[in-house]
Amino acid sequence: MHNEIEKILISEEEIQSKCKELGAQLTEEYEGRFPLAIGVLKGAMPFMGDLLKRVETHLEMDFMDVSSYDGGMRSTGEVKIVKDLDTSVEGRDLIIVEDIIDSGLTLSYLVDLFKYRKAKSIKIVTLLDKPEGRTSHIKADTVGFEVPDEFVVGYGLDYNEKYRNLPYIGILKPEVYGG
Ligand SMILES: O=P(O)(O)OC[C@H]1O[C@H](OP(=O)(O)OP(=O)(O)O)[C@H](O)[C@@H]1O
Ligand SMILES: Nc1nc2[nH]cnc2c(=O)[nH]1
Repeated sequence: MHNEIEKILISEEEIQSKCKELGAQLTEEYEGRFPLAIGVLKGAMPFMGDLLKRVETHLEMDFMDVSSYDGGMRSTGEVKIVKDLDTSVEGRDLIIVEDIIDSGLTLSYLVDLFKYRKAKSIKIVTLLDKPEGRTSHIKADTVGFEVPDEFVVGYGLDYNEKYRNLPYIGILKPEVYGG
């Protein structure tokens, strides 16, 4: 699988050290508040695990499965809820954990939904931000790394459901997706 990767953009070590840094920030900010951390599946799964291990205050976790890319490289423009939360967000301090903000469509949909459901506060933490991809007005409160306007895979991010289990973020060789 690794020989299908053209270039590593962010190494495993860089990701782990960022999780430690961001986990310490969340510990300080949410001490004594019992926030609800919401992982946006499937992509955020590795980041959610590594980040929240580094948070040293009580928190609750839940997951929402939403999809808009259908495994491909372009947003369909439509965000589908595949699995909703089990927990009510009303009156809660939310930490949305994402792997990437690209067009911003997924997060603007989720933020509107959680506001409508009367969350007390909403913080967006994303491992990756691709500002050049943005088509909707959404800004993360905390960003791990900025990435260029290229399709990235690894550490939760897929192409046709593959590569999510890579421990780093990289770019595929063009021949893998017929480019
Ligand atoms: O800012 P956007 O353009 O909306 O893109 C970001 C979203 O795209 C990916 O999810 P995807 O829909 O591919 O589902 P997945 O996480 O299950 O792969 C990623 O995990 C984000 O949730
Ligand atoms: N795998 C992957 N999924 C995405 N969803 C939005 N942007 C991207 C990207 O660059 N890579």
